[in-house]
Parts: sequence; structure tokens; C-alpha cells
Amino acid sequence: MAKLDKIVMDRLKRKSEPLVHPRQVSAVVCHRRLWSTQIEEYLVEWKGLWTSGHIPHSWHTLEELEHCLNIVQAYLQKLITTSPPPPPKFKRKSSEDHTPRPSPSYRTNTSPSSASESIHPEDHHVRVARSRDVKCYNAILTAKDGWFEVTESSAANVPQIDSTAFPTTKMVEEAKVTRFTSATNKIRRELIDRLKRIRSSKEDAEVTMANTVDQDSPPLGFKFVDESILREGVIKLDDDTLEGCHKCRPDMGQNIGCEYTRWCACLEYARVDEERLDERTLALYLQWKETDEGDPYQFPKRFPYRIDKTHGLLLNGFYLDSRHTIYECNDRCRCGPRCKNRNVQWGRSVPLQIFKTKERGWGLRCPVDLRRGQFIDTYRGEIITSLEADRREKEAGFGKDSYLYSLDKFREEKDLQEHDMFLVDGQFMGGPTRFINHSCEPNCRQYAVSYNKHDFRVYDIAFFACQDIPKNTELTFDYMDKDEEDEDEDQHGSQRQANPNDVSEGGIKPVKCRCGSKKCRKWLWM
Ligand SMILES: C[S@@+](CC[C@H](N)C(=O)[O-])C[C@H]1O[C@@H](n2cnc3c(N)ncnc32)[C@H](O)[C@@H]1O
Repeated sequence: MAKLDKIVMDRLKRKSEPLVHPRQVSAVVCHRRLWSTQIEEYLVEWKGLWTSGHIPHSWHTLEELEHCLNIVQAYLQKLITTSPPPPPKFKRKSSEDHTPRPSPSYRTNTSPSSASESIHPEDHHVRVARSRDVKCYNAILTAKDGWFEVTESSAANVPQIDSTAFPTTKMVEEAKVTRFTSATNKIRRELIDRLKRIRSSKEDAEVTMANTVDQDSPPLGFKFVDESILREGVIKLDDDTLEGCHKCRPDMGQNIGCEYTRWCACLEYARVDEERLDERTLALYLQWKETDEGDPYQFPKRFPYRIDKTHGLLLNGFYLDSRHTIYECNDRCRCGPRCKNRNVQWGRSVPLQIFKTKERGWGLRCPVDLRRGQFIDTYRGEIITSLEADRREKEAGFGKDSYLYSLDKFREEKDLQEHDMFLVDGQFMGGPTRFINHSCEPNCRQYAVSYNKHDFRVYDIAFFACQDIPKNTELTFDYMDKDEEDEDEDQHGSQRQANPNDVSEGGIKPVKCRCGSKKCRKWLWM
């Protein structure tokens, strides 16, 4: 490293206060608010193999917990669900509230002179809270390379607590009536920043959040990603297998490319437009359907999109009402960038809002009117193998929300085995569509979209409005995605189903449906 860089780095390091490293934290287990400064502090339980058997705990400001906000949020979510909201105005609760902000013990390593090893946790907490310097129990904190380091200590001047009974009941009771506004605001700001970074194909198509129900924010542990992430064992056919339509050109016919659907190589597997078949081609078509012999190029195909002056490309009614794969053109095509057979691949172009519903956790809505057939966004996440999905389901345990989406559209058609299929897991990372709730009478539908017709295992799941949707209406889709007309014709990507006989194996809990529609089937995943 150049000498100047090193100096700048050293100066930066010295200037910055140490932070708590998320990997060293087991949990945040309590919070308090200091009367004089109104600063909120959070009690961290440290991860590690502690020889004494007494787990170190220490109090930290939100600044020190900058990288652990998701852990703070998990603590607050538990607090919100187990206790009534704290009073709107801060009331003095105990002498603790008079405590000035403690100066960090990692610097001084000093502690109250009266500390002893056999103190009752309750008394100890009060005494410690009164002290100016103590912020750590059962250990001392030091700073190294910008991070806190915790070292077990049973020295007389280090406050000792029985970590099996810590935080004490008194601390927990006090926390229940202590506000946590700074944390809520910080978490919210962090989320808004993350939402601003989500990519879209249009400048004003931002993702925002709203909560008029409680103080919660969408989980910070969730990572917004612009592309799905391929995990171990997942094979996506590489670009060599990508075939473009080489006979199409931008200046054909209506100057949009690919309108001669018989020529377009991308539309080879698209649904044949039976209405446009004459007697001769109808006979050939019926034969081709039966024997799979012949040239599919000779048949006209259903074109996926049409142009609407206000809303751009809209999915054609035929596709909306059926469940056929949408085959889009790609970078190898000769039809040019304005081809109207490229839509989903450009990404979301409508604004979205993640909002808190009253009974169904977070949901998604669009702050502008949507037209029937309008593309909303794709379902993103980690693409994992079936084996990995089973492992994750078992690890999560019975009754956890499911964010798994099977990419099994071509399973039957291509005679693929279930264990060969991949799934998209949107639990830990994904896009805003991960927050779409279920309805038995949905206003959106999901479709398989392929840009590589030779790849039967990796494709996009895209959500389209299946009716006109007034702005700010909750967007929903049917998690079981039963298509009345095509039920046994085509399998289509759906959320992984609950198997009621398999619940002990970590299956999906059949959650009571709260969609409120007249046609409600009463249970999710059924
Ligand atoms: C893919 S997530 C949807 C986002 C979720 N609401 C959240 O806050 O993260 C699926 C979970 O949302 C809840 N959910 C979705 N639709 C529901 C419905 N109609 N009734 C009850 N709960 C629903 C269930 O807990 C379900 O397991």
C-alpha cells in the first residue's frame, strides 16, 4: 500500500469508534434509555465458547451496533409481539434513568469500586446502571482494528452476572415500557436507503415502504438483490447455448421485429396460433402435435405482447388466460433493441410499495394504476437445488413461512425428475415481489419467462396484473396457482406445496388464509 494511503487508513481507524461485529453477537436481549442523554442502549449477548460458563453481556449504543441493526430489529420484533406498545411519553421509571451516558469501559477498563462477584443480578443491574463506567458484564471490552473484542474476566473489578438469569425480570419489565424510537428510525432509514438502491428500468419506478399499523420495518436481515443468485449445484446453460432469431430484423413489417412469428427462432416453442391455421397447416399441426415430428417453424405463433400508448408493453389476453411460457428475444437476436418481444428482461418499470397489512404481515402494492397485462416484477432470490430446499425446510422447522418457488414448469414435458428441479428461495434475499401475499381471488398472476429456450431448469418467474388494478390496491397472487382450464395440461411454477401428511418432517404449515375474498379456500398452500 502506498505510504500516503496507509497514513489515511491509520487516521481513519484511530478516528472511528469501535463497532460490534455481527458475527460475534448471539442476540440483543434488552434495551434501556438513559435519562440525561435520552440515548438508547442495547444489551448484547456475546457469542463464543466461554470457559467460565458465564456469557459476557454488554450495553451498546446504536452507533456501535451499526452492523447489527438486523439483530436489534429481531429483538424489537419479539418485544412488539410480546408486549403492549410503550407509553407515548417518556416517564421516569427508576434511578437508572438519571444515569449519564457511560464512558466506554473498552477504553478505561475501570469499573465500580464496590463490584463483587456474589451480587444478586437484580441489585447488580441497578447498581451497574448507576455507574458511569460499566457497560460490560463477565468480561472486558477492548478495541482492535475498529471492532470490539471481548475477553472473559472474573477479576474483582469486573461486574459478574449469572447469565442464565440475565437480563433480569426487572430489566425486561422496564424494557417493555421503554421507548425505542431511535432504533426504529435508524432501522427505517437504513431500509429506505436499501430500497433506493434497487434497480429498475425507469427512473421514477422506485420501491418505497409504508407502515401505518405499527413501528415495524421490513426485515433488515433480508437482502435486496437485482439478480437471482445461483447456489451450489445449480447449472444455468451458458451463453453458447443461447440462440437468437437471425432471420428477424428491426425494419420488418411494422418496424418492431419478430412480427413474422413463423420465422422467429425465439418463438419456436411459443404457443401455436391455431386461429391462423389454414386447412393444410391445420392438418400438419395436428400431426406435429401428435407425433412431435415436423417443423414447428411453419406454424404462426401467439405473440406475447402488444403496445399500449400509456402503459407500454402489455401481455396479450391469450397468455394472460393460459399458462404458456413466454419466450422473449435476447442479445443474440437480429431484431434489435426495440423489439416488442423483450419486456420482462429489462426489469421493473412500475413503482412499488412494501406496506404493513393488518393481518398478513408485509404486503406489496403499486402507487399508480396498473393495466391488465402490465408487467410488475420478477421473483428473485437464491436459486437452489431440490436437495438444498429440503435441507433448508428441515432446518427452518415446521410452521415457518415459505418463500420457495419451484421452477418445475417443464418437468413433465421434458420428463425431468423432481430432484433435478431447481427452486427460487426468496427468504433471505430477493426483490419486492417476495412480499406479495396470497389471495384466493388474486389480481396478479405469475408466468414462466424464458430467454433461452434450451434451458428448462432456469427461467424467470414474472408477475403480471391479470386485471386493471387501481393504485394502492394490495397486489396478490394465488400461491397454489391452479389454472382451471389447463390444470392437467401444463405444470407451472408454484409455491412449494404443503403436504399435510408430511408436517412432522418439517413440511409447510397450512396457514389459515386471511385473503377475505368470497371464494376463499380457507387455507394457504392447499
Ligand atoms: C411470501 S410471504 C408474503 C410476505 C409476508 N406477508 C411477509 O411479511 O414477509 C408468505 C407469508 O405471508 C403470510 N400470508 C400471505 N398471504 C396470506 C393470506 N392470504 N392469509 C394469511 N397469511 C398470509 C403467511 O404467513 C405466508 O407464509
